[in-house]
Amino acid sequence: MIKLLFYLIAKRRLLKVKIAIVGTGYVGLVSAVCFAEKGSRVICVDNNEEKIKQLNKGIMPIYENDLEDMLNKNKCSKRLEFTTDLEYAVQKSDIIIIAVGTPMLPNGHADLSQVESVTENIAKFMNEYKIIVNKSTVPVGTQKKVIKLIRDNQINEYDFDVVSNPEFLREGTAIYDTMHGDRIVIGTDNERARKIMTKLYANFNQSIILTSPENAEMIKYAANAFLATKISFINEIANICEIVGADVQEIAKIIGMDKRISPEFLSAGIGFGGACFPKDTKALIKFTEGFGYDFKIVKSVIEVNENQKTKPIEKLTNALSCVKGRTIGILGLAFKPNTDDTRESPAITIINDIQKLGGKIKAYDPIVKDIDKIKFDNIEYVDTAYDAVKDVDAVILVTEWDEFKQLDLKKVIKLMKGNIFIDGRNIYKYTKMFKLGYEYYCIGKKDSQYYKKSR
Ligand SMILES: NC(=O)c1ccc[n+]([C@@H]2O[C@H](COP(=O)([O-])OP(=O)(O)OC[C@H]3O[C@@H](n4cnc5c(N)ncnc54)[C@H](O)[C@@H]3O)[C@@H](O)[C@H]2O)c1
Ligand SMILES: O=c1ccn([C@@H]2O[C@H](COP(=O)(O)OP(=O)(O)O[C@H]3O[C@H](CO)[C@@H](O)[C@H](O)[C@H]3O)[C@@H](O)[C@H]2O)c(=O)[nH]1
Repeated sequence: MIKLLFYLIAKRRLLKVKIAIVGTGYVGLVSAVCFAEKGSRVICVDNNEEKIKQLNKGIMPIYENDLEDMLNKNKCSKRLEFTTDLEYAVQKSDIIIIAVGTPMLPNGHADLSQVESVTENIAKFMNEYKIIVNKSTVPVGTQKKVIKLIRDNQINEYDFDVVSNPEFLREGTAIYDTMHGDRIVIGTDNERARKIMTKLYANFNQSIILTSPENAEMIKYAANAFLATKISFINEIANICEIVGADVQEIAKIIGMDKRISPEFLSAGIGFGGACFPKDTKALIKFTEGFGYDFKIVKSVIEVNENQKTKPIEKLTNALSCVKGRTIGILGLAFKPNTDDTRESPAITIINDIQKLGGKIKAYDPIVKDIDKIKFDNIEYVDTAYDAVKDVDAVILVTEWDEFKQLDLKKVIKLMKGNIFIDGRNIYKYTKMFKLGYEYYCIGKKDSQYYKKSR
């Protein structure tokens, strides 16, 4: 009974911690909704007025399963608030979480200007002790820079702490990842901040790892670089499999049975894309170069990935000999299924290369309605997968959406003008496709190319 009473008092105190989240991108929105779901009151701030207007109307600017419903549920219970007014958010909150973008600069470094500008303003608006939490992915040493920036920009000298709290969610499974993550990393050397942060995350029921700010910042880059390395490694194995007639899916499955390797992140394909791996691997190289360190493995990971994105075009030009004047159907534009994000999607490289070769594009994605209006003005976007394959000379499958796994492949080949099908994600089987009359190409497995050569 007494235990329960203590628990309820602790929970009440915890729910009283008011949070502001600056930046309503993927990370900001998912974190906000999950904190609200766990009972906290969250004020979300963005300097993009249009986004805030939409969010206030209950419209989610990104596609992520369940996110819009959870947003509206928590908005109704007044746990979520959206504003462009940073001063109001800072002054009403105990913890301010920075979740703005850290995109790649043309020279490969992480662009910290959004983090810096937000920090300067938070400093100006402080009215009492605050904890500033950095969730954006930043190079080691940024926590110290943030401390200095706050000191330099404070109008009155209020006490504060800066915590590094990297985010590990994946797009497409972001809510699940936040609610059931493998670990929550809290980087701080300060006891007061450590206690408050531990309380903040107490009811997420996950392992809370307390470490130094430098470790926390490095953990994020090391995790992403390691996962990217696994993907490039299996893609190289796939390339060798194509030469020797082995099957990369079988190999990945069996090496993954070794717990030290694990089956995760061993799906060969057309390279990694997205908002994180491409920029974070480059930022890690650039950041370590600053210390005179040559990060050879990660450099190769990027090189292998760039090469992998060209595989579908290599297969297309081998099969078609001339792409000029031909129409290619593209299935999938998002960098992975269950998201509308096209940042660094392999689809961009593929479409670009086809257009350079004089080919025409018909494209369909279940969620993305256009990829980049400015760069690609000559794409016919269609409403169904069947429209995308109608009268085309070849099809390239870019994103492994479930919808594509359920396509009527007999109907597809009947609708097509040609019979070339390039499966960039290995979702079909050669034997079935061959029987249906396709010239079928995939990644790291025996396909039409292998049988043509061995004939
Ligand atoms: N996207 C992911 O899956 C993911 C996962 C883990 C970590 N991260 C990291 O988290 C950070 C955020 O990523 P994201 O994809 O959510 O970013 P994003 O670029 O999609 O969104 C950033 C948001 O910050 C807002 N913003 C920029 N400057 C601002 C300012 N001065 N005041 C208020 N708002 C401002 C922008 O308008 C935008 O809405 C990045 O560092 C990223 O590397 C991203
Ligand atoms: O076996 C695999 C797994 C992934 N991918 C590709 O790798 C990219 C990234 O996929 P994934 O990691 O699932 O998505 P992200 O949302 O980019 O998530 C990564 O990047 C986030 C931002 O830093 C981190 O928080 C996550 O932990 C990390 O997985 C995509 O293009 C996938 O198609 C493969 O090619 N093969």
